[in-house]
Order: sequence, then C-alpha cells, then structure tokens
Amino acid sequence: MRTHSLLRALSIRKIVGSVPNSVDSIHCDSREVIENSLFVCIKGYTVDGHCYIDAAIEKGATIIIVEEMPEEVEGSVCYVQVNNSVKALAHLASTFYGHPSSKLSIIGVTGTNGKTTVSTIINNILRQEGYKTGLCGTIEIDINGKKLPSKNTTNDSLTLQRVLHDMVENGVTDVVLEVSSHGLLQGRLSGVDFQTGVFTNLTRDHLDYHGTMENYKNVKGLLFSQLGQDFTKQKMAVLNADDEASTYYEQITGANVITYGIKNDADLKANNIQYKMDHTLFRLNTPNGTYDVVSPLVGEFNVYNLLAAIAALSDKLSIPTIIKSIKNIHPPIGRMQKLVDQDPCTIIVDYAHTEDAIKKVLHHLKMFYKRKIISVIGTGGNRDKGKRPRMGEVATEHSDYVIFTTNNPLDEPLDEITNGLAEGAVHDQYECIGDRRMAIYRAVQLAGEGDVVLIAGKGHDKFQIIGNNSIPFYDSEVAVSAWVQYHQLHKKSSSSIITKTR
Ligand SMILES: CC(=O)N[C@H]1[C@@H](OP(=O)(O)OP(=O)(O)OC[C@H]2O[C@@H](n3ccc(=O)[nH]c3=O)[C@H](O)[C@@H]2O)O[C@H](CO)[C@@H](O)[C@@H]1O[C@H](C)C(=O)N[C@@H](C)C(=O)N[C@H](CCC(=O)O)C(=O)O
Ligand SMILES: Nc1ncnc2c1ncn2[C@@H]1O[C@H](COP(=O)(O)OP(=O)(O)OP(=O)(O)O)[C@@H](O)[C@H]1O
Repeated sequence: MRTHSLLRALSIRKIVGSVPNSVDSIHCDSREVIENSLFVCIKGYTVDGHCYIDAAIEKGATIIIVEEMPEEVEGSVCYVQVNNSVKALAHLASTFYGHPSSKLSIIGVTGTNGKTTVSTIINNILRQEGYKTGLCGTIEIDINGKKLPSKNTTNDSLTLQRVLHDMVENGVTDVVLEVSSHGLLQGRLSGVDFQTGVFTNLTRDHLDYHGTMENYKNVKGLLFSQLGQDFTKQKMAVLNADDEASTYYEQITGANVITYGIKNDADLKANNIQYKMDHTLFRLNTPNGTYDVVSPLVGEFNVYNLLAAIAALSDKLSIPTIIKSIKNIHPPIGRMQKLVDQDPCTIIVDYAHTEDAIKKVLHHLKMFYKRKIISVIGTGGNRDKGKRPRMGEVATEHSDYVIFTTNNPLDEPLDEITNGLAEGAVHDQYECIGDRRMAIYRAVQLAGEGDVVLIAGKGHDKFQIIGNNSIPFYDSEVAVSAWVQYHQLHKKSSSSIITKTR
C-alpha cells in the first residue's frame, strides 16, 4: 500500500528519515515482521515494543511507529512519532485493510458471562438462514466455516481488522464479535463500526484489572456509548432488563434500545418456562405476539442467552424464523457438555469460572440430580484473588462435595490458590488438590451411581498455563480417562465417603 495514504490516518508528531513509497504489511510483533513492512511499537503489560525496534529492522521493517523517538536512529529507516501507538495501530490496520467493518453488519456481544454462548447462537441462526457469517471469540475465529485459533476473546486491532478483511474477501456479510472489557479498554476494537451491541450481564470478575465494579461497568459501557452517534444508520442496543447495569447503558447509548428478560418488564419477555434435563421450553411475549420456544439449551441462564440472541436478530429475521432455528442449536463446546450420562454417574464439563456462573450451573443441576453433586472448581493464579472465597462459598453451598483446584495457575503456588477458594466454604465437605488432573481424577473416583460430577472452569480450553508454559491439558480427555479407570475397568463405585450436605 502507498505509504502516504497509510500515514494520512495518523496524527503525527515527528518524522525522522525518508518515507518509503509503499509497505507490504503491518506488524506489532517483531517476531512476525517481514521485508518492506511497517512495525508499530506498543508498550505492553509485560514488555515494551520499543525494545524490539532493532529486531524488526533486521527482519525488514522500513517504517517504525514510535511513541518515544530512539536516541540513535538507523539511517535507512523511517521513524514516525505519535502520541499513542495503540490508537495509531488501530487506524493503520483499518486503513491498510480498507475499513472492512464498514462493509459488514457487525453485532458485538459483551457482559461477564454468556458472550460465547450468545455469539454462537446468533451465528448459528444466521447460518441456518443462509447468511454468510463470521465470528470472533474465545473459542475460535470462524470465517464462513473456516476455523482459525483465537488468542483472546477480543483480538488486538491488527488481527481483528485483518480477519474482518478476510471475511469481506470471503463474501461474509454478517459478523458476531465477542467484546471483552479488556478489549474495549485496550482499544482493540477501535475502528470497528458496530451495528448492534448486546449486553448479557454484569457480575463480579476481572477486578484485578478494573479495580472496582463501577470501573468494570463503565468500560463495558463503551460498546453502547459508541453506538448511535450516526443517526443515518439504525443501530440497536440489546439490554438485559433484569440486570441493573442496563439502566446505565440505556442512558449512555444513542441507539434504539430493545430489552429482554424474565423478571422485569421487557420488550422480549420469557414466561411459562419449563426446565427439562436436556431441553427448555418457554413462551416468548413480544410487542407483536406470543410464541412458543423450544431449545436444546438448558438452564435459566440459557433462557437469557436465547432471549439476547432473539433480540439481536429481530431487525434481520422474523421471530418465527428465529424460533424455528433455535430448535437445532446446541451449546458451544465445553458449555454444559455431558461427557458421560448416568453410567453409572454423569460427568459434565462447563466453562463456569465466575461466582455467578458457578451458582447458576449448580442451581440447574440441583433441579435434576437428586443424588450427590461433586464439583471441581478452579481459578487462575495471580489474578483477582478477591473472587476466590466467593466462588468457594457458592460452590460448597450448592454441591455435596467440592474439589478445589487451579485453572492456569501461572506462577502462583497451587495451595495459595486452592486455600483462597476454600476460605469461602460453608461446610467441610471439600478438599484442596492443586494439580488439576489429580483433582478431576479424585472427583470422578468419588462419584457413585446417579451422582453428577461438574468439572468447571476450562470448558473448551486445551491448555493449562503453568509458569510461562502453556501445557496441553483438556478437561474432557482427563475426565473420560478417569471415568474409564474408575468406572469401566473395575465397574465399582466408591462414593460412600461423601456425606450429603444439601
Ligand atoms: C494483560 C493483557 O490484557 N495482555 C494483553 C496485551 O499483552 P501485553 O500487553 O502483555 O503484551 P506484551 O507481551 O507486553 O507485548 C507488548 C508489545 O511488544 C510486542 N513484542 C513482544 C515480544 C517480542 O519479542 N516482540 C514484540 O514485538 C508485542 O507483540 C506487543 O505488541 O496485549 C496482547 C495483544 O492484544 C493480548 O494478547 C494480551 O492478552 C493476554 C494474552 C491476556 O491473557 N489477556 C486477558 C487478561 C484478556 O485480555 N482477556 C480478555 C477476556 C476477558 C473475559 O474473560 O471476559 C480477552 O479479550 O481475551
Ligand atoms: N447468561 C449467563 N449468565 C450467567 N452464567 C452464564 C450465562 N451464560 C453462560 N453462563 C455460564 O458461564 C460459562 C461461560 O459461558 P460463555 O463462554 O458463554 O461466557 P463468556 O462471557 O464468553 O465467558 P468468557 O468471557 O470467559 O469467555 C458457561 O459455561 C456457563 O456456566
């Protein structure tokens, strides 16, 4: 691309060296730089991209975007100084890739829990109705069926703009993006023109990063405050009427608001809900009529997720069409995924890693599993320590027996993490096993006939981060091998040591 067209996107403080005519690519990671490219130096949480200027030049970068001009500059290279290189990267990426978001209809889904589920439901319904769609989220990037790995829930602006460009090239018209609070605050979404913003819920999480719930709420609000500034476009904010943060988001958005809920008044309201072990039925009340909905998704939390998805699509598809597709939708991998069904016990893997999610999942299981609930509950190292006792409290409150363990311990001692969880326990039917594999084995070993084992926290995730290393680890595989060892090879159960606490 012509360099002058590219640099026009920036607010430039100073240029040192002569500007090359064109560049072939943009990078913010020196390890990915190729010949005749532009390298943007980002000051990160771990390292400062300015330290990799020499490495980038060695690999062929001809333009370096900096916040701080180096004292010594390489004569053959052009240095461009800007105030904020994160913003510069977003502008450069959007310009380089031809502002792809303006060619797509983009739905952004934010909230503490449910982003992946709601995004998956929306994507799936649109596909069933023949749309060419794209999805970017925690589990993967999906470009009209072509799957790519995703580093973050919300990827950095360069990756995102490149992916949106690839979507346009592949004929995609409609995109769903999971929008994390980290992504909003770190400007990863700058330059993305959302058509619709969806809010699932706001409960305690990420306070290591945001400090207070107020800050966390405000950051999520960025998605809604940025909608509706351009009244030539009909934009939509989809808000959860049963979550009090929605009042604030309604105030700050200029977009048309559509609400959904179960308890409070809402534009789309579910009632007569019938929870079944393997599906859910409810009556949907809308301003235009009442409809019966049947879904293979289970639990009250998934009724909210379904309502959010229906509302988000209500400007594109008729409600009967959406409801017809919902019948065929299954949850994303690692969400309420049943690995073993009453043989002799039931084993379920789920991604619940917040107090609210753990409470809601266990609440659902309690309705159907009248024998013991054994939970494996883990949390990450070095992050939000305040949430640990609260997770421990709800886990013990709603389970008969809990194994506290770890989930990406990073470099924190394992017993510090598990003790933090155990601090909140409301009864003594628990044990702490820092090693996640051993924790899962123990839970499966303890399960007797008719019991249910919930393995929460990692869902689809196939790695465990210990220290700086990402080690292959998949809850589902570990759980199945434990089940084979304890329940298939020996065909005997050892559940008697658990006392019932519910
Ligand atoms: C704490 C945090 O948010 N970190 C994010 C941040 O990384 P960072 O600041 O540590 O980056 P860094 O390693 O210091 O590198 C700084 C710069 O130097 C460059 N570099 C680095 C090394 C090198 O050799 N050469 C080089 O050029 C890097 O490419 C980068 O441009 O910027 C990266 C690019 O956007 C993110 O991938 C990374 O997410 C990490 C992996 C992470 O775990 N983040 C979590 C907290 C997060 O963002 N989670 C949310 C979901 C939350 C939810 O559950 O709702 C998400 O959206 O994923
Ligand atoms: N609407 C909801 N309210 C509360 N809990 C939910 C809701 N939807 C899903 N959950 C629970 O949260 C877990 C994670 O769901 P999901 O992956 O959809 O959320 P997410 O917001 O994408 O999570 P993350 O940001 O960590 O990727 C599920 O496995 C389930 O236990």
